[in-house]
Amino acid sequence: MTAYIVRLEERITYKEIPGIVKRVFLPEHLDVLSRGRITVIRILPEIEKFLIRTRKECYTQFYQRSIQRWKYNLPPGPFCWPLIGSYEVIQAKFLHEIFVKYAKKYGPVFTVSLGPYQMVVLNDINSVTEALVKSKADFANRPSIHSVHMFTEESKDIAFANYTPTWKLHRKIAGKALRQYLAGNRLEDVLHASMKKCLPLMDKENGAFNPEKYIDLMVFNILTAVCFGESVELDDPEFIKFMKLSKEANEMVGKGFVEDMFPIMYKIWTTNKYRTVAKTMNELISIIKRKFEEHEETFNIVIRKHLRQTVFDIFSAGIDTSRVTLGFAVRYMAGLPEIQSKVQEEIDRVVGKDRLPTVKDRENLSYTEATLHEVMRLGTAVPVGLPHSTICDTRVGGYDVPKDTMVMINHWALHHDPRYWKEEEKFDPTRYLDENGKLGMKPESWLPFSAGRRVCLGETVAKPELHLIFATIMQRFKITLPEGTNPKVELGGSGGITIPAPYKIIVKERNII
Ligand code: HEM
Repeated sequence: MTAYIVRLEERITYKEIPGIVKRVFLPEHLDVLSRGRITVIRILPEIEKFLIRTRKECYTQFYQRSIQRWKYNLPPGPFCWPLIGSYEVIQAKFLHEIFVKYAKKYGPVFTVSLGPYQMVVLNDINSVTEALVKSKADFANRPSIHSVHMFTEESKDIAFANYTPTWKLHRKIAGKALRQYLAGNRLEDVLHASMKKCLPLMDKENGAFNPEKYIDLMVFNILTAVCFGESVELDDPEFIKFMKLSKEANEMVGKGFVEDMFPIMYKIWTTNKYRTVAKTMNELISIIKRKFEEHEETFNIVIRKHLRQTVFDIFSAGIDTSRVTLGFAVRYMAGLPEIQSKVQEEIDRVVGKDRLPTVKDRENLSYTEATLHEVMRLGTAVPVGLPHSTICDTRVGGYDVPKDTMVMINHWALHHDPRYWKEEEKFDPTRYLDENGKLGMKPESWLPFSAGRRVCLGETVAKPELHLIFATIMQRFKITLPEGTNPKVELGGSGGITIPAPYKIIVKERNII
């Protein structure tokens, strides 16, 4: 089975080969031959092998799935092609949306495939609690995905490594380090220093602007302080480069790589998308590596790669989620003047106008905290969380889930489940308050940080960090939308992280501090 592309022209060079062919094949995989006026681009034998193997893989997967369906009582789900999976899932801009559609048809626990990955998706709090909490560690592994393995230096990180004794120790040490960091006033000091630099710059903006770069800096400075005890300025070239690369990588990673559907491609050829992301990830890791080497003497406890990846985890998992949540917070407040005023009234009453909010104020700023909870619900930053994988044959929602099945948690579905949220699309901070206006029990179906063995490691940092930044911005500025802007918040981004669609705000100083 030899694949040929024939052109009725003179002999051509690699440069002249049509873009579509080059996007898929590297020069070394193409044999350009000339036969008089006919140029033949012959794909080399490795590719032929790949095509044959793909066909075999298709049959194997078809039989394996048939046997699984016969052996186990798997959750129902839509029709999925072998190797390709559900075409609708591949096409979907947001996975959480198509998952909600399937949940309506097949129930809160369903099976769907994306490429070769057959996954079980959990869409309500009962199934999520059963899997993540009641089933102990059954769902605590991570699926083995080749690209993730490469980008995490062979799974030396926390977020994507399997649930092993080494991982448990790694997570314990990192968790302890974060808790120790938070024990003093350091978070507050770093944040206040960073806010004092950012707020006057925001104030100087003329007219409508996008506050993204200021939010990025506030969040970045907290994490550089946690990891390296230092902070940077808005024009720091490394900060600018890191944020640019990180956003590019997020945007491109989207729903993953075709190479992960056909891992043999890694041996034969890789797509442009994969090569570009690999380059971006290498650049990101080298920034961390350089910073890490500068501070190496302070990090001599565990293996180097583990530490480097821990720092990378903190930056990648911590920055995007926090900056996106704060972006949503600012965008929601700009479109909801009444709620903004209530937040400001509370801050003025509890903190006053002569000092910046502190971590201690948080317990007395219930409405402000409830507003952030509502931002995290409606603008769920990580709508389908991180993929889990089963350690053993197990069960959820009355169905079997075989060992090594990928399991996704649809946090978005939990946060919009009409059985738990009255008028689920309405922004209403009072959902979280008791009759005395104090923060009550956490609503059952509110789970932005997930739960169980793989619960977000940074929850203890994220909560006070988001609170301090949000309260400080609200204390200082009245935020509005430029005239004519629709107050409704639209979703942007793709793949794993949702962001508010591009927006601009106008800030007006509230004449305090
Ligand atoms: C608004 C802020 C944040 C949100 C909404 C959030 C959400 C999440 C979610 C949904 C997961 C997946 C949990 C699972 O697998 O079930 C996760 C994992 C994780 N997060 Fe966060 N996160 C936030 C901030 C942070 C911060 C600030 C850090 C670091 C300081 C961080 C570090 C991590 C790590 C290391 C993991 C992997 C945990 C593991 O696999 O055991 N996150 N986060």
